[in-house]
Amino acid sequence: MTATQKETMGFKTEVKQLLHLMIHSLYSNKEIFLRELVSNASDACDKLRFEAVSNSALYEGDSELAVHIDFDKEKNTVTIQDNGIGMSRDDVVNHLGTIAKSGTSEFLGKLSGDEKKDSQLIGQFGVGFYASFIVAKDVVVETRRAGLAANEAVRWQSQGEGEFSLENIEQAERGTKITLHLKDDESEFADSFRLRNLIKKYSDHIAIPIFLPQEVSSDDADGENKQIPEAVNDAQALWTKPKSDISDEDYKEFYKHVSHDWQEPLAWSHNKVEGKLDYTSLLYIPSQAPMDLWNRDAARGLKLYTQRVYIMDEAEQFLPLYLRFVKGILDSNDLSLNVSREILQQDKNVDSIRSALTKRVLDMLTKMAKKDEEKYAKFWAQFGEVLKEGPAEDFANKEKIASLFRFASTQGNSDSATVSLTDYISRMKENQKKIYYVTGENYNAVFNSPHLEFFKKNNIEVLLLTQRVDEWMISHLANFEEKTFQDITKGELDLDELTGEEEKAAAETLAEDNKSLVERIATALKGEVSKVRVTARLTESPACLVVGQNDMNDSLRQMLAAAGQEVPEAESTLEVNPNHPLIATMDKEQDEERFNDLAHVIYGQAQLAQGSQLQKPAEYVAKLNKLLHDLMK
Ligand SMILES: Nc1ncnc2c1ncn2[C@@H]1O[C@H](COP(=O)(O)OP(=O)(O)OP(=O)(O)O)[C@@H](O)[C@H]1O
Repeated sequence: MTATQKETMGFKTEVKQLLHLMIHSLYSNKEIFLRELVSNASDACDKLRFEAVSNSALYEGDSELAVHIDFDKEKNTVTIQDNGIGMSRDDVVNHLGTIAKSGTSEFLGKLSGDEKKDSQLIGQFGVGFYASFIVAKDVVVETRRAGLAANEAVRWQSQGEGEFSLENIEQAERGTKITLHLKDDESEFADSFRLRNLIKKYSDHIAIPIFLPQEVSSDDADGENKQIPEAVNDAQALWTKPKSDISDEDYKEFYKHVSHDWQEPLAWSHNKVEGKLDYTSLLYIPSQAPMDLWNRDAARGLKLYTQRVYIMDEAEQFLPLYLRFVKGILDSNDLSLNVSREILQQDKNVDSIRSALTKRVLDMLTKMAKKDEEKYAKFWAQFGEVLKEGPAEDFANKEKIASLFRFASTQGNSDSATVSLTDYISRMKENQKKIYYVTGENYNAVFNSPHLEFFKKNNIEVLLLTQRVDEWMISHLANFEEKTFQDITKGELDLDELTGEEEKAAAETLAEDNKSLVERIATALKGEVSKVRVTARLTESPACLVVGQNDMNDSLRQMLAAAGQEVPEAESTLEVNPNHPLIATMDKEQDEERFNDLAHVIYGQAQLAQGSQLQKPAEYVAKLNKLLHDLMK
């Protein structure tokens, strides 16, 4: 087949699925097709300007970059034309027949079939060019990549139903022209007034002019009714304008353009820095986590400009990994126009900008947390877990990052994470020196942990940590405002700190009085626990397990074991509560075999109560049944 012949190709399966879904679920939002196409046209012009820095021949004598929108009421069409970089035949096949986004199949798997919910998800996913098919029954793309010959242009055409055709055409002008043959009931868009309003509404921030034909009345000039293209937007890069000239709506639309997110951002920060470094940044916090937030290879980073020339997307050097959710642009006057990713990695200015932007984001979040708790709670629910990577990655800012953390605690009555470390410290008891916490699989398991009994009784707040990253985060954080963290399932309770002299003395007496009982239990459980002692922790339960101060706690051990890792032995201590009737009467048991069974059952219960797997479940059941049977005799 020669290259000029028409060829028909099929969309990749996921495109078909997505197109079908999008057309149905985004129908109520159909006007956004124009924003998506103008956004692509503007990106194409940015890319051309960048490539032309090292090869000005690409301009082919035309460096006035612009988007032209036109319409034909009779034919019921709208066209969007740009003189940007254009596409080669391969580009067209690769970009307009597939979706090269990571996470597409996970995304499709998450769809519920409920249109309202799905449209939210699709909005997050960003469907760009394919949005054309919401209003068009037939879409024609004619394009020529800058630098290629006129006869290497391509026409792509599709009705959005699984196939597209492709043929080579002659096209003198470089760039891309998209013709939408509107569906019969979408003719409202082939209208000057409607299009003008849409451009003002969604694309005013675009930095190149967007032209639209304006009707000229018949008595004008040479007496004919003509249409003269007129720029509808003010065509100035948004971030170069004074803040006072930018409305919230402008900021929000610009966010959608740079982030490809369809939802509104939660917050933004726009700053011009002059002096040793000279740059402008506009950073956004999205309102929803992207699907690929946990994919380490997912695209992240800022859109980089130098002196207003677009350089690259996803410049990841300017923010740490734990702030990978931040979107936006950086326009630097210090970096050279032919800067590459490799150069960025070595540039000292980049490090300084990175520190400044990191601080900027942390300040933005701190301000949000102070001023608008509800908004901050939304942020925390979406991105809190990522922010918890901060203390390990960014030691210098660890205190500042930690002040942004929110946890559930015994003070609250729900699993919502609302307690900050500063709140916690403000509520600490007079002599309390440490920040107490417990970790576990979920809120219910930790909130009902027997280890909390002492703390609940004495009204000492304990943070309830249930995210996998918590244990690791605390190990890097180590302290906050000079208070160390203490896992309540580790080591002996520090009664000096937590209770008065009287209670401490009572605990010592209790331990002394039960010395022989403790020794009997220790003998019965020899080889199973390292130590047995009288507890200060429990008020209601008969027993609990405690690990050594420097050992891994049980939830971490379980997590590592589940991941197939080798878990080092921990010192495990069984703490018994002689005030519990079961323990109190146990010592009266003369039958050593029965005492032994009782000790094992109590040990098993302590494992179960903390959410652990029993080490010997069959033995536990047999012993318990034997005791129950004795009881029934
Ligand atoms: N007007 C255009 N000129 C040149 N290339 C274009 C044009 N429109 C689209 N493309 C190419 O097609 C690709 C796919 O476009 P599409 O709008 O589907 O996705 P996107 O812009 O990458 O992201 P999003 O879907 O979030 O908008 C673009 O990345 C670009 O390479």
